[in-house]
Amino acid sequence: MSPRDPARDHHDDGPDAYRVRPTDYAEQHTADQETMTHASDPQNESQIQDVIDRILAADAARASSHSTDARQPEADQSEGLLSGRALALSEGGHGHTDDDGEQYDLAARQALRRVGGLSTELEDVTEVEYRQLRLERVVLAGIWTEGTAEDAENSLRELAALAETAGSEVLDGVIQRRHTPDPATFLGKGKAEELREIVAMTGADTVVVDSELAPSQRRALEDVVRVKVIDRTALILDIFAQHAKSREGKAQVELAQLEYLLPRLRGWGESMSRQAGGRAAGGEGIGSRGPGETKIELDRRRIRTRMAKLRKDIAAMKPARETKRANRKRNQVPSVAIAGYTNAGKSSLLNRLTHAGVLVENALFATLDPTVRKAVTPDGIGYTLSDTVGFVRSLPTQLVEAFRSTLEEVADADVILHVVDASHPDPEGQIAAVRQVFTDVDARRIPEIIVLNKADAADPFVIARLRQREPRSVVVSARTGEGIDQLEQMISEAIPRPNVALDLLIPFTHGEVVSRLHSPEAEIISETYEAEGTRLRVLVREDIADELRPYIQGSGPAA
Ligand SMILES: Nc1nc2c(ncn2[C@@H]2O[C@H](COP(=O)(O)OP(=O)(O)OP(=O)(O)O)[C@@H](O)[C@H]2O)c(=O)[nH]1
Ligand SMILES: [Mg+2]
Repeated sequence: MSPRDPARDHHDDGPDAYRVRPTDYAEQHTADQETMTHASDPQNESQIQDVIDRILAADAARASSHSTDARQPEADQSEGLLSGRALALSEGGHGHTDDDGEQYDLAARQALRRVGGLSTELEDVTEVEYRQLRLERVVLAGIWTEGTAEDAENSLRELAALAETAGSEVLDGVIQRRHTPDPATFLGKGKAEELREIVAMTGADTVVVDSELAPSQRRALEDVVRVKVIDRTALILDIFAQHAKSREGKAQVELAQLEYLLPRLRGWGESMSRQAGGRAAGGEGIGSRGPGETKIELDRRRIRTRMAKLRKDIAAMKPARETKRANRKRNQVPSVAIAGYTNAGKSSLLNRLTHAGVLVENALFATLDPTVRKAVTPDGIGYTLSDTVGFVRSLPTQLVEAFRSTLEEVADADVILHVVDASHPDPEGQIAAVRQVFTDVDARRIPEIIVLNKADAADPFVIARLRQREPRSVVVSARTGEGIDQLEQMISEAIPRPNVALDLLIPFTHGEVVSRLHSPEAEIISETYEAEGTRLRVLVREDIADELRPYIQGSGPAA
């Protein structure tokens, strides 16, 4: 979690309670930067583990003590959706239908979802929907549909780290065991009501759900828990929005946010028209119908216009980066991309390999703008090394799309260093998630070196297991420097090498040519001084070979 942990209070108010002392976000943020502690540091891990343990213990306790209660988790689990829906129908619960709560006080609902902001400037749409997610007191909710209890815990733990990265305070969390999410309220009805109690008890103002919610699910769940509900996608988009620094990055994130928002706006529009129908007799609906729909149409059109503009802007910003990339290609400087799950240590590794001072932070998505640095192999061959945006499980598709141009950096590389945090509880899951993104951006065919990082903190047993699964791997610690030599050696073997052998005689008056060859662009095999000039046997790339034609004594392919 974060450095404010020491200040944290634990009150054991009951099995569900996990309280933290409210802290100032600004203070926390500076502290984050100063101390660079992390969600993965053992103390924080153990605190998150505490929460998880409590959640699971509470679940178990509830299960055994209320075994006749129809709302208990097993009922949802064994009878699945049907029982959930039937229950809802029999009780006539509003929150559990596919209707979206128009039955409730409209003003309250609008306040809850803050849709009021939609009527003003378009910028406000993103402001309202995303920027205000910060500094909130959240309760997490996830469902455990497949895999082990540990997978479910890891997922919730990651959600907690994401929420903290977004500046929220995590108060509690619940996991429900179900075959599939409830189509109406995501969690089963009983669990959703328990969640409302937890929300009330902890004084949370937001629930964050560990999946992507359908617009109707979000509304229905909001109606039950009575506070704002955010899904994992919105949370990740929010983090990206907070972290993007370059103009291009900002534009990409805004585009992704609008893409996410558009169908949700439509959902709201539908609810408005249904509402008007339902309340027409009361007179209330009639007045709200026309303006409501018109405003939505207007907002939708504005959003589309804005999206078109963003796409155009992004397209216009692309050439600069592409020119740079084209230059590197023309000069045939090999390119190595560092990719991997967020917080795996990619920036730390870049710093290790190039002595660059790239921001390393114990936060998810510390890096959003790709950095490209020059690096040299131990035997003096130059290559470029680029740091990239971290990946995350179920990276919102809107983001993959928006960041496609950035991720192309990866797709264009000669070699990918796939950095893995070997000290993470589920490194295999992270590897799979990252490879999914490689597939999405068409980078799967590029030679990949698995870099098992954080060897200083990882379990040797896990490392052995990973090494076995991933033969082309190397164990390193960006922190201690362990294994870096070996990694450099592997990079050196993996990158395309200069392959044209030349025998050159360079007049002493052309000293600049000699010095150019004494650079990472060429590999010098021998150098002697003769009466007419410097005699050099070198290996260079084709483009340079052309320029050196005047000095050639004899040439041929490398041995
Ligand atoms: N113990 C240990 N910690 C490491 C090592 N390498 C990096 N870290 C820590 O892991 C955290 C994340 O490191 P970064 O280099 O920012 O990770 P990243 O992959 O660039 O992260 P994002 O840019 O956020 O996706 C920091 O707190 C680092 O200090 C390592 O070898 N051992
Ligand atoms: Mg980074």
